[in-house]
Amino acid sequence: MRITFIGAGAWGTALAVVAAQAGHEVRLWARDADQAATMARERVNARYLPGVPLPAALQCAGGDDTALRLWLTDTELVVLGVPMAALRPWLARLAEVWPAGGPAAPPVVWLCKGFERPQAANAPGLLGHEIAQQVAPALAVGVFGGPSFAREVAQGLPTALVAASAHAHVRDALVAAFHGQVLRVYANDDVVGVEVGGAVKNVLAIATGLSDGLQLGHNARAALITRGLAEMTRLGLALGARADTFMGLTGLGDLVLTATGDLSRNRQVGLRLAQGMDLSAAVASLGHVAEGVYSARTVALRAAQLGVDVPITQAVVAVLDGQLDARRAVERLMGRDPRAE
Ligand SMILES: NC(=O)c1ccc[n+]([C@@H]2O[C@H](COP(=O)([O-])OP(=O)(O)OC[C@H]3O[C@@H](n4cnc5c(N)ncnc54)[C@H](O)[C@@H]3O)[C@@H](O)[C@H]2O)c1
Ligand SMILES: O=P(O)(O)OC[C@H](O)CO
Repeated sequence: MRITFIGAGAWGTALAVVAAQAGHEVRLWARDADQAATMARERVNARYLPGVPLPAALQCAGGDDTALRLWLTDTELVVLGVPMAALRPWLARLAEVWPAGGPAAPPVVWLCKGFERPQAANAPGLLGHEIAQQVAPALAVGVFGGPSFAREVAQGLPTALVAASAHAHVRDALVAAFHGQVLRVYANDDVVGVEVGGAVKNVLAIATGLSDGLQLGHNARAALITRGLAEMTRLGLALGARADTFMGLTGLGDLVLTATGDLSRNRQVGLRLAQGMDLSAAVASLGHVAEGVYSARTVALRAAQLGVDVPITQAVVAVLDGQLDARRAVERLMGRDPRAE
């Protein structure tokens, strides 16, 4: 298959490496010209995925879009490896490349996990599929989710992922591109559930990072994960997801990974805030995007609009906004009125 990756961060690069190793014709486009040139020359993405050799067959380009425009003419799959904040402009751009009624478009999928920050004061922040409905309704789109640290995937460690789309041929394309010795790819048509899981687990990972950073113990961590799963599921059901999706890889699976694994950037934000670092320093010190920081307010807002109770998310928002310190936030959570599980 010919696969074009747009966005050469840790995750896009890791998946591009796996796809190239599997024998696909893979192209990786970085927005930064210097980064692309260095990758092409030194055969490593030193900025975002150091220590992982890029297979000789993996093509790299970037900066201007000359190579990208050429690649898009015959690609069989487009993978957007950009952060949530860049999904809307890229989908809009791809909708111009393949307008309704024009030449057949390949499947377009994204890797980002989050809610978009609201576009206007009263507009709700959207999930990826909601953005696609607005700006690229004619494209056949999907999302590739599940518990997956880029570094482990790039090292060839076993990982299970989920290809989610309303379109069977998009799910099939993801399976054809990535299912193999390193990755096991499951298909799911519950795009809402997959996207809610991916977005909310990032916020909950900040919460467990805060708790672990304060050394509140394993009991507290288990309580946060379990009550967080309930919170994620309530919001997902209100948005139209299926309950069983939250028991799967993109729900419980990704929540457990991100909340407990120190490779998680979102968990690291919580750990660093608990150590007294301020938010901007914590985010800057990562060198990578931590989507939970940007999604937390939107999760709380959309939950409020739907009448869904999300106390852990609200506590995270209060800490991120500097209204509460981490310890007070935990006290507030513990001090809530008793209720049935
Ligand atoms: N890293 C992981 O293990 C992992 C795993 C699963 C999902 N994700 C999700 O994938 C998304 C990307 O994560 P990442 O780890 O690759 O991030 P990263 O911080 O490592 O890299 C982000 C990349 O996006 C590029 N970028 C930013 N804006 C862009 C734009 N407008 N156009 C083109 N490129 C742009 C940056 O230059 C950078 O190369 C996030 O939503 C993340 O939650 C990450
Ligand atoms: O490092 P994080 O916290 O962005 O998490 C990465 C992946 O989403 C884990 O599945």
